[in-house]
Amino acid sequence: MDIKTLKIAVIGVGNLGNALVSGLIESGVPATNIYATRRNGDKLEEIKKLRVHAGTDNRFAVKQADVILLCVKPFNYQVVLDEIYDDIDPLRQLVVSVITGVSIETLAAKMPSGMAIIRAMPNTAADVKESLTCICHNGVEDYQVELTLKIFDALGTTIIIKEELMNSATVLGACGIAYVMRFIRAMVQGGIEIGFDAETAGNIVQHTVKGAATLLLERKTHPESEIDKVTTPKGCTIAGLNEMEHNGFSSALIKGLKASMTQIDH
Ligand SMILES: NC(=O)C1=CN([C@@H]2O[C@H](COP(=O)(O)OP(=O)(O)OC[C@H]3O[C@@H](n4cnc5c(N)ncnc54)[C@H](O)[C@@H]3O)[C@@H](O)[C@H]2O)C=CC1
Ligand SMILES: O=C(O)[C@@H]1CCC=N1
Repeated sequence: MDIKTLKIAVIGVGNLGNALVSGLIESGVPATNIYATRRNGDKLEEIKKLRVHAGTDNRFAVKQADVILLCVKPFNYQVVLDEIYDDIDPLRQLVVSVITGVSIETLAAKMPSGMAIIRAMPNTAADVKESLTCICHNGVEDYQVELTLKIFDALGTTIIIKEELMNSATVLGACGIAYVMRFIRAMVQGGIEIGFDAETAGNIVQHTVKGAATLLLERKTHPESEIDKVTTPKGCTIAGLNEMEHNGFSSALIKGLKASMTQIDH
């Protein structure tokens, strides 16, 4: 099935839902095929600019849809699933949940028997079609997996993982956007201290980060081998890197990832 003919309900168009919707439209999904909801109708102005069907009526949105994307916070999903229970149809619909930390089994217990449920963990780079999305499924039809892959391939890159790794995928891939942003922000602050205005520093850092990631993606090399190419003996790069490590750079990142994991797993 072509995703351009799919009717998609996006339940909970907040930060991530908005990014998914705008990425889908950028990928050629007609805005009129998207039914977006959020709880507060006053905050629908931004999404309405994309010309999707936008409202607060989850039941209406779900009834129109082939695929239901659940994009609410973990503490809101129960209310939503209770509300749409009578409107979801296991015979013709697929539910895709991006909700952090809520298992397929837990979701299934709140839905009609036989409902096909897939979990996806994208990130906000879906907005610019550069999301890395981890997907897991259990006992759904192949065509439903293919369809989900098509949706998220349109928003970047997808990989299929085991459900037991979904929380780890959340930390590394979804929270990861925030960690990288903080890294970029810190680089810019350093760049200003060594002489650049903020805009120029930002430009240099953004392209440097993109270049570093592209090197690894295209050359399939190890980060340390790329570092070796930059570190002149007795040079400035190794002096800076070692000073960062003395201050706990890698350790701080690893500890941060583990703290994020603990927060999901608790
Ligand atoms: N923001 C991110 O980078 C990522 C978020 N996620 C997950 O995606 C989900 C959404 O996250 P965000 O977009 O950041 O949250 P958000 O708070 O920005 O968006 C959630 C939206 O759900 C709406 N909502 C709440 N109750 C509702 C109801 N009863 N009916 C309809 N809409 C309702 C809210 O109005 C809000 O617009 C969460 O489960 C989060 O863990 C997953 C990956 C990345
Ligand atoms: O911080 C959070 O709870 C969500 C999960 C992934 C990104 N943001």
